[in-house]
Amino acid sequence: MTPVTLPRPGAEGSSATAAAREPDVLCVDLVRIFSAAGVEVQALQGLNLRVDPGELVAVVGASGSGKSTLLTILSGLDTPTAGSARVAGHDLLSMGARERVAYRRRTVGFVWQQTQRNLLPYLTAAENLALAMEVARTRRGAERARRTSELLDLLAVGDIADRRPSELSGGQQQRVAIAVALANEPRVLLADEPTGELDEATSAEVLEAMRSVNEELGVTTLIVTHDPTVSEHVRRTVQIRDGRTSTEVLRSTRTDEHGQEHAIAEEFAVLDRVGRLQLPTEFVAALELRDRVRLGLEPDRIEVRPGQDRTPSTAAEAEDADRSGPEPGADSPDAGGDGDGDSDDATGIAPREEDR
Ligand SMILES: Nc1ncnc2c1ncn2[C@@H]1O[C@H](COP(=O)(O)OP(=O)(O)OP(=O)(O)O)[C@@H](O)[C@H]1O
Repeated sequence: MTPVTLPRPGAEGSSATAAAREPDVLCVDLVRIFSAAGVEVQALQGLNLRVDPGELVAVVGASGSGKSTLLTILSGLDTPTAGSARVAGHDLLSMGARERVAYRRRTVGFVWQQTQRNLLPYLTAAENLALAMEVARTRRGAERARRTSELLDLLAVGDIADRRPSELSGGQQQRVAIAVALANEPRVLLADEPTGELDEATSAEVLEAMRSVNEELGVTTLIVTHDPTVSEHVRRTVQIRDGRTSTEVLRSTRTDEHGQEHAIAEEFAVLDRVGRLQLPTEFVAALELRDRVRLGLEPDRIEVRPGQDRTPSTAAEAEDADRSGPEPGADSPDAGGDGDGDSDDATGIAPREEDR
């Protein structure tokens, strides 16, 4: 295999290095509302997402959660209704037509689920790459041929450079598609369901190929997918629910006292800039949380308790509750506090005794 000497994005000089410190993708309170036949659909409802230069991030979520809407916006094909979205220094809301064309040609690369959207059927793998470089006006002559073979080798498809897409397996087609997406030397690689039409084993190979491209070239990569196995291949998986980022899974490896490496996956809820977070559905269901919850501030955590059973709805019920006193083991309104009777409720959401 040819040694890989491809340049890493953002490695060109001091100003580029300074720019590289900014996130490559930054979405703040991103909203996208579609109107169809008089009905409004809020596909994105204040989504926040930050992806740093060189990161590989998977975005997962149920059907209809807003994944494709997000990717379509990041790829410059659609504009958000409100909020802000910046990719590699480009403001996607205010970008004019000319900047948008340049952005799509040179700043971002795309891999879509369907081969016909990634590759021209009548061109060979190598010709598809050459065409992408022609369109982006990057590299010429021998330089172009050298980059073509380096990229195809990097994706382990160097030996099928002269084949057309119909002569390739699904996995090979997606590897060539990744090479084509990288041909314009993008800062950010965006992939929408790149393994959607592949079997499990081939999906794993393609995801590993994306991981190695990310490591070798340092290209910031965002993969949107249904594939539940994706989190095994990336360090960070962001879950979207109802048009917002809700949880993240971070994977890391730890070495035990016997020198053995263990993969560790930890799930976190995402806290936005103004302190909002989404509770996991199963937690909400387990405690039958609805409408209102009680929050309590402990020295090292915040408690969320059901609100509905403890709020008497009538004066008579309130009197009953007062007479019977607190349930055995139930927390007082000062739960978790210092016992001085002052509310430790920094949120102001849990009512104090005298407010009842
Ligand atoms: N052009 C459109 N016009 C009207 N509604 C739309 C449009 N595009 C998306 N939506 C709606 O926005 C919501 C989010 O759709 P989106 O395609 O982003 O979800 P998704 O998570 O990618 O789903 P899937 O995994 O099924 O592709 C859905 O309710 C969808 O019906």
